[in-house]
Amino acid sequence: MEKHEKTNKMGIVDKWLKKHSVAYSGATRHPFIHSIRHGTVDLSSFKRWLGQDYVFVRASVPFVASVLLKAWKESDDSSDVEVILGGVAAFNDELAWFKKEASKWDVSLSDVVPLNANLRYCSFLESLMSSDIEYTVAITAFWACETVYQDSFAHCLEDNSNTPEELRETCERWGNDGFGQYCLSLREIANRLLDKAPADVVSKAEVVFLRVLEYEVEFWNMSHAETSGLTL
Ligand SMILES: Cc1ncc(CO)c(N)n1
Repeated sequence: MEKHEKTNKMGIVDKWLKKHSVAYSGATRHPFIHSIRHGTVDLSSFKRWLGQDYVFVRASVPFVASVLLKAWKESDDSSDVEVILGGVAAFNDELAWFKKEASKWDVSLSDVVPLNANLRYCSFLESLMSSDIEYTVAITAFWACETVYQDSFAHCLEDNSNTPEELRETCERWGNDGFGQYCLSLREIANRLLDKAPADVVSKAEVVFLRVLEYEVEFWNMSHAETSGLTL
């Protein structure tokens, strides 16, 4: 009975997704994602996103490693470490994929200059690496970051979408079911920890969740940055 109640119970993160559904849709249904889904995407925007995201993914490796370290030190459930380790392990393949994809599109990754929105997001993640940041807060940020990509790209793969063939592989990278399952595992961890966390930590995690959504919107916005918009 208790178990049954537990599976039916709405987690804190699920409540936030409802409460902040406008902000969440802003991050997961951005015009850039719509343009991929409608097949109207401007390829220079796609290339700009690709180069910027390569820089971001590289910069997020130490952040994810810090979440792994927090899980190892603080978690009451050893399966957390395995879930996060899965995320760490995926980076190798992901970075190799970026290199392959960049050469397909003639994007020179060594010449990518990170734009300000990217730098700001990376330093936000760096601030969450501090040992003062609770594991609960850090895993919430990590869950949100991965979930925005999962939800956005899965949207481009839905039956009624018109995603160009040459962009499907990109969408599948984050929109595939395995990545979806991984995001659900992160969500369960976040819900379990938030359930036990003191109120101030829950509030901090909610703020961090909302900030991730804002940074994600700014990140997508970079895709349509013109040269004159380098300050974005
Ligand atoms: C900006 C951004 N957010 C989330 C992800 C998912 O890892 C990514 N690759 N890039």
